[in-house]
Amino acid sequence: MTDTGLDGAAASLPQDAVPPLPRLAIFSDFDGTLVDIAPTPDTISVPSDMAAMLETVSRDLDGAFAIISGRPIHDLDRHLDNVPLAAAGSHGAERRLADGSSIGIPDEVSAEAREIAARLEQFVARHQGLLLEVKPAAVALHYRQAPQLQGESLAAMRTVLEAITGFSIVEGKMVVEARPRDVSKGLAIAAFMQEAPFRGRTPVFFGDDVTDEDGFRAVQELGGVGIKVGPGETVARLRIEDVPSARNVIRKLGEDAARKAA
Ligand SMILES: O=P(O)(O)OC[C@H]1O[C@H](O[C@H]2O[C@H](CO)[C@@H](O)[C@H](O)[C@H]2O)[C@H](O)[C@@H](O)[C@@H]1O
Repeated sequence: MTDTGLDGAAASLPQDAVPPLPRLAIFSDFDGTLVDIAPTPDTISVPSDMAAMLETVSRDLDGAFAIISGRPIHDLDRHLDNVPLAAAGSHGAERRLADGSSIGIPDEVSAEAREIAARLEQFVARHQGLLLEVKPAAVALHYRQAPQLQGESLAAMRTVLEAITGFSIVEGKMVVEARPRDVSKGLAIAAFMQEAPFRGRTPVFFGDDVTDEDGFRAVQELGGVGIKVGPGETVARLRIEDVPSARNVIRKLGEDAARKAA
């Protein structure tokens, strides 16, 4: 892992100069962070032991681990053997808390998401390669199979959101998304940090995409660290090379926490 400003500085510190680590709360993005990017949302390859690994990390941190994703929680569950990890889905519009209780999505927000999707259907049908992903509180217009349609996809989404003003546009990896104006990954992390067992811990957030920048800012404002996975501009203080390295560091941070608690 490298500091995004001072490459290699941390590696030169003698072991005994490093103060003991604080108790951590770990947050992780999903696509591009825990799993590699794939051609379509459904063709990701999830390692068979990943759900069990994340469950162990959560247990090692006394529950202070959460996934913060653009995907809906039910979709995360589908890919993670239905292990009920704490999670924020649909960019933070829905949350499952560490005690298993849920904060759901208001009916009117879901209705607006469906309306956005309906208004985009004809545009998508006219352009080969586009994929519309309709989520309970967000709509993703994927152009990974037709990158030349980025500009037109953005324009189409902008036109639709002139009529549906409760949503705003966020751009991600080969995708234009509509998400409710009052949600972000940063707000979701800040909400978790006010609750047990996250409260009082130092937050760390792993992410790879533009939508994760809010999350990096949130943890760093709370005295924690953002860790950017892969290349690209970021406000995160640390950078890690790739998805396998991110998974490995998350697993090791869990093991360290368990060792310290023993
Ligand atoms: O916040 P995340 O967990 O990173 O989710 C962001 C979006 O991820 C998914 O789309 C992205 O990953 C797909 C699979 O690798 C890829 O095909 C697509 O091009 C990416 O944009 C997901 O489908 C979206 O719903 C998430 O918002």
